[in-house]
Amino acid sequence: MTETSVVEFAPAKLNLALHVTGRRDDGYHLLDSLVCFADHGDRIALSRGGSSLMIDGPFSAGLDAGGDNLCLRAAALTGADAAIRLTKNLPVASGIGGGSADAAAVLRGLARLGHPMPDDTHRLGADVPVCLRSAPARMSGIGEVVVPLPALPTLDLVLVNPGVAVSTPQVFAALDRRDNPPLPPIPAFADATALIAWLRQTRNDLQAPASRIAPVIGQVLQALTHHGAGLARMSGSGATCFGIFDGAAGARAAASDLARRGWWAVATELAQPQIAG
Ligand SMILES: C[C@@](CO)(OP(=O)(O)O)[C@H](O)COP(=O)(O)OP(=O)(O)OC[C@H]1O[C@@H](n2ccc(N)nc2=O)[C@H](O)[C@@H]1O
Ligand SMILES: Nc1ncnc2c1ncn2[C@@H]1O[C@H](COP(=O)(O)OP(=O)(O)O)[C@@H](O)[C@H]1O
Repeated sequence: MTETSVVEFAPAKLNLALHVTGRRDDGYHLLDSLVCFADHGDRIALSRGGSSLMIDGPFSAGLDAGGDNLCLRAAALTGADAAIRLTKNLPVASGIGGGSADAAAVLRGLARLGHPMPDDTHRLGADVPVCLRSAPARMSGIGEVVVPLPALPTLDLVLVNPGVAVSTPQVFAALDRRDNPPLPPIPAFADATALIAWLRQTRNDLQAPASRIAPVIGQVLQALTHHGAGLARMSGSGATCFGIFDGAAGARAAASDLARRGWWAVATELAQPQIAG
């Protein structure tokens, strides 16, 4: 029997590495990124009938529930009517793709309710195609080329956002170079140590321009390293940063210390894949 209501998890997207390799004539940048998903995210509940969006959760304030919301834009792309409830656990405009993850979760949920997946999901945002699968992938082009990767090793992560929203177009505009080399080949990683060693050969090219716009990003990265992260880096266009820790206990201790500074800080790990369909 077809379902009448469904719940979908919208996990935070992490760009473990992000190289900017060029710029198209329309101004969009060519990227090469190792993307994965954290086991922390928003929650989308969908029911058949009606056409509404209700938002609750710790980051609901200030997020408009009107037609521009990516949840409603995703529903409109399929032509479906649905009552949507979004529990917003992820900071907004923070480099972890919360809006894209929400749009992708709405599309996955609507597919379960019988509405076919559109093939132009990138129109909702460059990160939506990779968020549809919410599984490790190499993302290139402007975000529309998504090549699935084998599962990554278990990672103990801390995500930290210092509470400043940085504008994605402004960060891209502040890049010094747009012709950086692509990522080195991505091997199958035996363990977290091998992944960290590979990541050290890579960068997030958006980290330097974002840190100039919001210098607190540099403080977050230093604090993550000081609290024991084996690798600390910004995700996407910021300002959220992630640290990779050696064990869940160290990650939890670091997150609770960093939260005392008034920053959003959560200990998490990699998400189980959410395959669309
Ligand atoms: C930078 C990334 C990396 O994963 O992440 P976030 O910081 O957003 O999480 C994404 O490419 C962002 O994806 P998304 O947030 O969906 O971007 P969009 O809404 O499509 O684009 C916002 C703006 O960013 C710039 N943009 C975006 C993607 C891209 N490949 N080149 C760009 O130059 C453009 O100025 C565009 O108008
Ligand atoms: N459901 C949504 N969640 C978050 N942001 C949304 C949503 N719908 C629309 N937006 C808008 O999309 C922009 C990007 O948000 P978000 O995806 O959280 O950023 P990022 O990709 O940098 O993490 C924000 O400026 C926000 O106002």
